[in-house]
Amino acid sequence: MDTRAELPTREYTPTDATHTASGQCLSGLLLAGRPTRLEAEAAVRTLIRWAGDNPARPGLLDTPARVARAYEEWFGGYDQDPVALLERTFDEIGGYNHAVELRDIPFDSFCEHHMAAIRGKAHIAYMPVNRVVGISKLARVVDACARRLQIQERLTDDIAIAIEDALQPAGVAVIIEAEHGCMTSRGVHAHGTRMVTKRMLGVFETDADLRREFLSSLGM
Ligand SMILES: Nc1nc2c(ncn2[C@@H]2O[C@H](COP(=O)(O)OP(=O)(O)OP(=O)(O)O)[C@@H](O)[C@H]2O)c(=O)[nH]1
Ligand SMILES: [Zn+2]
Repeated sequence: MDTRAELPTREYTPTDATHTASGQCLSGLLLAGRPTRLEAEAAVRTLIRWAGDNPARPGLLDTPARVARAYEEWFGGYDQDPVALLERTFDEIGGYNHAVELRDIPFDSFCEHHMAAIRGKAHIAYMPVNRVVGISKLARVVDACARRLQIQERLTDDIAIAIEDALQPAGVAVIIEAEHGCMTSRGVHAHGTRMVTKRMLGVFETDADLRREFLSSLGM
């Protein structure tokens, strides 16, 4: 059943898509402005015709419904609150007083300029203060922030701010390396080009040695 079809709808305005000070998308507002699934499927048929094909031919008949379902996965991040994913913490960390690092977290995102795939990996470090988070939750935060329309700079910032908001650590570092489909499969066709972005907060911003240690552990 299409539950979205029952949501109250109103006119979408560009300001709906703004981010809060903590970098999180106002997903509640976005939800309220969503079209129905039938409208989304009709839009896919329009794009198929725009591409030059016939949405009524047998091979394409089920495609709009598949694309709508795929969008629910690809853009499922709008339904998730990254900070809430980090709610459960563990405070029995003994005398542990170093950074916690999680490297090579894969993600799939979409650039907000072309809606083309951004595929890459994120590296996260944070300096805990009295409590840590389950490491899978860091990968979930990356996923929730990635499965939206993004630019890589904001994706990097969203992840860092969510960790800072939720854990109040002494510092957070987020590095993302990614390939942008809009630069490889179209446009400048620069295959193999990777964009690297970094966001350093707290001690990772103020302590050059700590920052260097994290970067060199990544071979940077
Ligand atoms: N800074 C930044 N730029 C991005 C990101 N993803 C895509 N872009 C760039 O966004 C720009 C959009 O530029 P436009 O000139 O408006 O679009 P375009 O005519 O399709 O540009 P080309 O891609 O050069 O063909 C392009 O240069 C993209 O490479 C991102 O995550 N961060
Ligand atoms: Zn793009």
